[in-house]
Amino acid sequence: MHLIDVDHPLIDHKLAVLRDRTTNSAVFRQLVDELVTLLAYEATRHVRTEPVEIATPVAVAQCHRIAAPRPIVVPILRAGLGMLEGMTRLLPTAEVGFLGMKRDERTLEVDTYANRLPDDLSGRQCFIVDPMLATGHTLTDATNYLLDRGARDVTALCLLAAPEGLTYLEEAIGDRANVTVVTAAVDDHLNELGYIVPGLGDAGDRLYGIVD
Ligand SMILES: O=P(O)(O)OC[C@H]1O[C@H](OP(=O)(O)OP(=O)(O)O)[C@H](O)[C@@H]1O
Ligand SMILES: O=c1cc[nH]c(=O)[nH]1
Ligand SMILES: [Mg+2]
Repeated sequence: MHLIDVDHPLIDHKLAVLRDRTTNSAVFRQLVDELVTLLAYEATRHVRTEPVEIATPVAVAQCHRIAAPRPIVVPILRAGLGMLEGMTRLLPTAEVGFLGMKRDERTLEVDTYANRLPDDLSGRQCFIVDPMLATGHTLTDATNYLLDRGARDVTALCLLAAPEGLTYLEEAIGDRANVTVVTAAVDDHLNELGYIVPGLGDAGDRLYGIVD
């Protein structure tokens, strides 16, 4: 597993406002959207391209464009939806698949309640978007889901990651695939409830309001 902890003063600033408990949902959503754009710039650095000749008004230019098969972006519902638009703005030709996953807040195990993904992901570059990597159970299950469908190149974009979750993911995936985590920050630890410390609280609740 490869970890990219993106270091940029704009990310630091936006993350500071995002973490603030007094930041309301509207501002929170806006900041998530802006942060994913900054992370996506790093996360797509190795997106596959192919050469193409483009006729400019002056001459023919040797250019590159994103190669087929097109990448796929997979938001993990619910909170990952807050990162989808920022990601597809940078990768407008990407396909979008969906995974609905909810962790049981008592056992911290994951329930997958929805999936809408192509059956065959071989040869596809996959970009999972989910703001929080806490115990790592959700991201590990999501990654396994894609690997089971033939994907071998998976990049996860997270706003915050916990060291415990990164270790769990690395041990669970091993060398079965090329998995990269791109994050805005690696926080200190998980508390006894499985929340990232200092974190930002429950990302889904802060984006969309509290749903039981
Ligand atoms: O690393 P883990 O310990 O598995 O936790 C991380 C997961 O928790 C949050 O989702 P949640 O289960 O709260 O669902 P939600 O997006 O509907 O709020 C978050 O968006 C991740 O998907
Ligand atoms: O801190 C955490 C951990 C899991 N999910 C969240 O939304 N926040
Ligand atoms: Mg939640």
